[in-house]
Amino acid sequence: MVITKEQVLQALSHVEEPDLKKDLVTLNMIQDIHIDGNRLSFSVILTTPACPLKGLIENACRNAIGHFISKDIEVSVNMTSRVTTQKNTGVPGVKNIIAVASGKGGVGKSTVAANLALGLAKAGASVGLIDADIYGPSVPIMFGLEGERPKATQENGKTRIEPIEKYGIKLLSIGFFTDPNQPVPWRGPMVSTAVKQLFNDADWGELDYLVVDLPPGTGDVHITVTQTFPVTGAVIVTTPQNVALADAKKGIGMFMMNAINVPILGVVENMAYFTPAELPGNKYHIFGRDGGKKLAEQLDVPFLGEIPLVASISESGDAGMPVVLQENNAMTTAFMDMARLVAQQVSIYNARGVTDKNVVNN
Ligand SMILES: Nc1ncnc2c1ncn2[C@@H]1O[C@H](COP(=O)(O)OP(=O)(O)OP(=O)(O)O)[C@@H](O)[C@H]1O
Repeated sequence: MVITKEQVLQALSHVEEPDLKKDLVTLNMIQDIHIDGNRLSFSVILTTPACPLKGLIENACRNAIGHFISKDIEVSVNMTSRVTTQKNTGVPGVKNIIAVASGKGGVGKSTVAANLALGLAKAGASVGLIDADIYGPSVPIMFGLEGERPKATQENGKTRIEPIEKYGIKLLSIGFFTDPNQPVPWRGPMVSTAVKQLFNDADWGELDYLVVDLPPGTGDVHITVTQTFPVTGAVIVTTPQNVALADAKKGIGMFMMNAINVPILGVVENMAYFTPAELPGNKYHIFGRDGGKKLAEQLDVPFLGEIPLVASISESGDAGMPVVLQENNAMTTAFMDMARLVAQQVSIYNARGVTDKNVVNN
């Protein structure tokens, strides 16, 4: 049987990218078609290596070849990716900036930011993490980097900071530059300068995603980051209690303000329920049920998943090795699923082009 490239493209034009709602050929996602007798290989270029629909798209491609050409073809599909970008992030080489924010302190924003960054890297993306939490930088502890100082060099009278590399991602924390025993009385202009330096003076290289852990609430750092760097979108972390939800709503409201206008990629519900290690099947909704999910519904933003309250999440953070780095663990799965949903929302937003709509919905 002789098959042609045209037949292959014709068959694959029946496969729709479920998020982007167009077929793979129109989206220019099919490349490197090779035909050798009844053996066919091609690449599918996804918009993120963390694509949650990877398996589904591959199956749909195989089915389309079988259905529209022949079942006797030996098909080899190379699922690969090129992360998309939509706007100039203001940081050379960085394709997307993802801000992680929360209304209240202590809801697990830094835990989510660290596991999100590592989850995206685990999926194959190149990732950086900025800890801009001036009130309580957590990255040095969560990555076992207390007391570290990033290297800084002078280049043509300008300071260049080398982010620290750990677990496959690049890191900078405001905590690397302050004494943990001496609280810094930050004032507006100082905050602004220090935070901008983390973005501008560092050698980030080529990054698919730069995750930014913001301080809790709404303040100077939020204004500086969103006004200086076109942030791709914000992930809002909340716990299910009403007090936390009310504050999360305020946080979301700030990103939606006209002057700020950062798309909300979605809401993560952390500490959604308690699961004891000895009874992994039991769920105790000690802070209420589905608060984050309902908030997402109310505000018409995507829900990015629930993370249980489990001792191992806290222990691994304190031990300098975030839980997503472990294998075969329910917490790893929860954080990986969340990372994939965040990447998916970034891709959807990027595919939409510039829009003045804040909310990225399916
Ligand atoms: N799902 C979870 N299960 C168990 N412990 C958690 C979970 N999420 C966070 N923690 C723990 O709760 C504490 C607060 O978390 P974290 O520092 O991430 O919160 P935060 O919102 O960033 O706080 P901050 O107000 O300092 O910005 C940490 O000790 C962390 O290990």
